[in-house]
Amino acid sequence: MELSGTLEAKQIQQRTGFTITIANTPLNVQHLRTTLSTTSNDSSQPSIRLAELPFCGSDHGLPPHTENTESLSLQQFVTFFHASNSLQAPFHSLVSGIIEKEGRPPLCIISDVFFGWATEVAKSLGTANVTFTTGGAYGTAAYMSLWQNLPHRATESDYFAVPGFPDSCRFHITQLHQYLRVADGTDVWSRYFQPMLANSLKSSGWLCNTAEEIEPQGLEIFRNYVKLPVWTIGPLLPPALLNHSPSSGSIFGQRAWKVPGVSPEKCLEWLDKHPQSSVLYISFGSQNTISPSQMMELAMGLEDSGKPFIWVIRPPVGFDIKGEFRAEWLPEKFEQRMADRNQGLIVHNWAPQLEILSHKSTGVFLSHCGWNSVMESLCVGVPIIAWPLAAEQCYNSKMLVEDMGVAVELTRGLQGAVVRKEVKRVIELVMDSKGKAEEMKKKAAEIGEKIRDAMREEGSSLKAMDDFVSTMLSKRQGY
Ligand SMILES: O=c1ccn([C@@H]2O[C@H](COP(=O)(O)OP(=O)(O)O[C@H]3O[C@H](CO)[C@@H](O)[C@H](O)[C@H]3O)[C@@H](O)[C@H]2O)c(=O)[nH]1
Repeated sequence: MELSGTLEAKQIQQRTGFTITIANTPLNVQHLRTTLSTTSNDSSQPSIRLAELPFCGSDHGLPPHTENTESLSLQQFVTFFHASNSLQAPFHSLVSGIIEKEGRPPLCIISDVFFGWATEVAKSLGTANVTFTTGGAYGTAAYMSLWQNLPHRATESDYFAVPGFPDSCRFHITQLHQYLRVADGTDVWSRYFQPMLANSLKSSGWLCNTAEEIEPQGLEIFRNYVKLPVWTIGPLLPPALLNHSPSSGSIFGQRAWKVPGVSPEKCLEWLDKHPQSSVLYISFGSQNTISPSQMMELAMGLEDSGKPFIWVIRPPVGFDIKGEFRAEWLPEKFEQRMADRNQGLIVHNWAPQLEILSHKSTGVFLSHCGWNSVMESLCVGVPIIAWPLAAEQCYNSKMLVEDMGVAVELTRGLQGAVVRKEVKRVIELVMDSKGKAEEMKKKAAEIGEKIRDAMREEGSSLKAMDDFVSTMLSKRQGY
């Protein structure tokens, strides 16, 4: 088997005993090696192998040593995506080498949706290819349909129908990323996304990082759209979080923490000083950030609300994403004032998110609605203030607000209006202990329960994993 992530590799390996090869570029392999050694039990590790695919970012106009989007601006993402197509040839050689050594093709190639070309490799080498989406069903379906059905001519006042979605479920132009609003099939973004998605639709099926119970409607739409078998094997969350219960306390100390400069203990001590469900946690994930003026209004609204918060701050748009933290992004002496009042803890760049979310003092998550953040938050019953920024985040947010009732949207994107008064109003609405807030918390806890049920032995997601494996085994007879 070939695939790109460690959690899914571990899941499959533990249930089947198969040998799994994870193919990635050299720096990512180095990182995966560390992750595997901290998450694997020793006996399973040798069955998960790592293989390097050569990649030289500077050959494609990217900064040297670029192998992921970590230090790239949004404008550079598309260059990186196009550059990733160059992995097709080395991947083909890698799989050919495995075939030569083993005397038969791998059972299956699992590839991220961003590597649509893996379908061609699989076909030419006589094996099956299954596409893996790290997102949820609803968000992935919307993302695919919107990129495949261009152009979008809606105006600011319009709600419009999206092919594959029921007519009652209309989208608004502000839910489209700025690149999607102007895409017409000839621009640099569509020239990457359209063939990539078309290829993924030629694979043998999809693995989706969600569970049947948590988004039944989204899955119905997704299945109708892709017209291929879909196995819901998620959400793939670390066991420490899946085993967490409110009475078992936060997962602080249960996993290795390797980000220099961040102290999980500091966050823990800070959270311990605050009452149950009183803290707002704010993070925009690993790739996104907001604009300087939005950052300023958010800070002022937070201060006005008087609510305790932990805010993971990354340099705003227009500043070096990996650059130094600068006090002038915030109101004068903001960080010091928040510390003196014990109101806010500001963490620069990266925080121990799972530990914070699972702490009893954390009440609400202000999130960009990346799928992992959404699943992590709901797994521990924490409702969400949504501020979607890019990718499929607006569609995740739409589902969280309209179908699940676990979120309130504050604004959308980098162009979205954010004023301090509105920030304060929404924070108070969601952090209040009654009415809407209470209802959202209850619904978030119910979804958390469903997530845990799905990922239990005999739960729907593990059954889906078994079904996927046996389907692949029976398919092998056909090759
Ligand atoms: O300070 C931080 C910030 C993030 N995280 C972790 O990083 C991950 C972030 O993942 P996610 O919430 O999915 O956000 P992105 O990194 O932005 O994810 C990309 O990939 C997701 C899955 O496909 C998509 O849903 C998003 O739109 C896309 O931006 C989560 O596991 C977080 O726990 C931390 O531990 N500490």
